[in-house]
Amino acid sequence: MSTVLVVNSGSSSFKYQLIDVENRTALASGLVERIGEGTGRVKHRDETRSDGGESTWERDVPITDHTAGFGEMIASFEEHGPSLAENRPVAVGHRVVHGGRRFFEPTVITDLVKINIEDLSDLAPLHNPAAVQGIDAAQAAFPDVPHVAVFDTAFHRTLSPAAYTYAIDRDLAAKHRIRRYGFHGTSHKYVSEEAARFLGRPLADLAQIVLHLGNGASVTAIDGGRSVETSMGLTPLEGLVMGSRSGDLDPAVLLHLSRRAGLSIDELDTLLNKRSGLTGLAGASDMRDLIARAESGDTVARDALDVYVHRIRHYVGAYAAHLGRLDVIAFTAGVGENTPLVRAESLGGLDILGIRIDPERNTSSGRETRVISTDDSAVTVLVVPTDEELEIAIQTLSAVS
Ligand SMILES: Nc1ncnc2c1ncn2[C@@H]1O[C@H](COP(=O)(O)OP(=O)(O)O)[C@@H](O)[C@H]1O
Ligand SMILES: CC(=O)OP(=O)(O)O
Ligand SMILES: [Mg+2]
Repeated sequence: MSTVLVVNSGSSSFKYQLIDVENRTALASGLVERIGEGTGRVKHRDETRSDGGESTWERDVPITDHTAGFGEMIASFEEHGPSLAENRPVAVGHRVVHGGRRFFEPTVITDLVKINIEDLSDLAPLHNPAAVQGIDAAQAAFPDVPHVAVFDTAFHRTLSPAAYTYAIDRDLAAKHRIRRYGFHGTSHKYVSEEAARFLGRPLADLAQIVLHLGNGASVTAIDGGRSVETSMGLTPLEGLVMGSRSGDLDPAVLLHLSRRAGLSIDELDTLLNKRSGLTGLAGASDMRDLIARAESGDTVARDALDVYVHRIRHYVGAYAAHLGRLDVIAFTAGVGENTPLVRAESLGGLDILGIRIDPERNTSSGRETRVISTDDSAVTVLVVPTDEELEIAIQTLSAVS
């Protein structure tokens, strides 16, 4: 059995999954959060139990850093199973958000690779430093197996210069590596392949738009399995309205805020990354809260939703034009998979593009891939649950075997 441990590190948390790659199943999953805060929390789930017994555990313990967090994860395996000795991972796969111009392939992590990932931190300040912390801690906990980095940017290597170039001074851009890179690639790749598999059609034949709507959100136009346009840019800040990130805005807004409101660079960074998006508009980043508020008549929440879906429609129209034809639109990630209202409002009234949502199908829920368009819709609209961890595990194994 080829078992891979997958780690997705955030600044104060990490998620993990132990995956049996041959059978494409998770053996265990969990989350270590609030690292470095007063009380941390560990959630662990044994996915192998079929006896109906208890399979999920949670406990609160102080967790000083990622290394301590890995200790807690291993303790959870020892206490609750499945056994790491019996299901020894042959490799550890790490999600790394920014691979810059250097990393496109799943890459075995050496000291030099780690330095390069760290060096890209200014381009993904919320993500890359956390990945390095997670890698250090995981290498200490699993010193005898290879560790592999799988990059969010990798899938977007196929963008054309026309798509990835910003219209600024060429020399300055080249010197500072300024171009559009694109993110969430592991998810966009997985979902577009799953859509083709579900429809029983060759990936090479399909023109798709994948909407990854999670905390971070991005949309990608995929032609025959290749990313040809994507909404995130140099950093994961451009594009759609997100939980706490602004997405697109006129760059002059920053100049104006600097000159008129006296905001520093760091203040602007915090504003755009942490205090914008749904948080900035309505004081909450969680889509469930926002929808509950909108449904109970809160106009601030309702207006924020309007901005959110307006931006999605904008990209769907633009990407249909880039592709020149459109077979599939796939919704994925926390919001995309679970929010009929966002799906209906994003794609409602788009007969002009051959898109017709079936209201009944759109309300269905579950972890299965499903169709939510009508039978006479020219474009098939799908909900496809993403599985970044499985995709990372597959790519990790490919890098070490
Ligand atoms: N059942 C649900 N209904 C509506 N929204 C949901 C549901 N589950 C998750 N979400 C939303 O998904 C978002 C988080 O998406 P997720 O893909 O888990 O994010 P990430 O992996 O980027 O942290 C949150 O806005 C959350 O409210
Ligand atoms: C790249 C990115 O935005 O990732 P996440 O959605 O996990 O924040
Ligand atoms: Mg995510």
